[in-house]
Amino acid sequence: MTRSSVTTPPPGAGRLQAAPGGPAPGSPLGSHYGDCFGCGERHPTGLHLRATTPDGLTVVAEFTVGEAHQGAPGLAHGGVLAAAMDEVIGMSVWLFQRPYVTGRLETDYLAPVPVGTTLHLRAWCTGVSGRKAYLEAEGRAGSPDGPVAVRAAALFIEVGMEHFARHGDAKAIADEHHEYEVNP
Ligand SMILES: CCCCC/C=C\C/C=C\C/C=C\C/C=C\CCCC(=O)SCCNC(=O)CCNC(=O)[C@H](O)C(C)(C)COP(=O)(O)OP(=O)(O)OC[C@H]1O[C@@H](n2cnc3c(N)ncnc32)[C@H](O)[C@@H]1OP(=O)(O)O
Repeated sequence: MTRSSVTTPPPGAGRLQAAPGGPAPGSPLGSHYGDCFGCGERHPTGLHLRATTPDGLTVVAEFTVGEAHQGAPGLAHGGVLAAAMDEVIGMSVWLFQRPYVTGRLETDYLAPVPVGTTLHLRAWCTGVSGRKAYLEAEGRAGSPDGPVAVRAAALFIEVGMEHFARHGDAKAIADEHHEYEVNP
């Protein structure tokens, strides 16, 4: 992965530990919001990512490139592939049961991805320092050990739940996340 200093953990960065009460190893991870472009089941043309955590620390997911995801005819749009990486990385940092948002996302495109391809995605955390979490992901074409078509590195920043209420639709969040007081 060609990653910048912004997405490289600084010396002394810690490792996030599996959060108490977080998803158990082997668990499927549900959608965090039904209208989410990445994972929402209500989104008509979204990515419909379906994910599990094999170990409570990393996420694996699948995304099949559809007609709605094209850039060049018959090929996935690069921005859509970046969205898939953002989503699987976001799911992996959510394993730690604290809200984060993407600050920076860097993407390497290694091979074109034709419509109909299932990308096998994997994301993991490389370090944490204060509010900053450093993460990476890869997408392999056709099978979990297929050729790597996309790689990404990201800096995510921890925010409070009020971030989503202040800037977004507090009622929609509350309707789907009864476990949180989003506007304390
Ligand atoms: C979406 C969920 C809604 C519902 C929520 C409910 C539950 C959540 C549940 C599950 C979630 C599960 C899965 C989610 C899956 C996918 C989601 C994908 C994630 C996204 O798609 S999310 C959308 C795109 N994302 C944004 O919409 C962010 C816009 N942005 C901001 O909201 C602010 O910009 C913010 C908050 C990032 C920082 O603002 P701030 O004021 O809090 O803090 P500040 O600026 O001081 O930054 C603190 C330190 O981070 C450094 N820093 C910040 N940004 C940097 C950058 N770009 N490059 C290098 N360094 C950066 C500073 O340099 C400083 O570093 P230092 O401390 O060393 O000085």
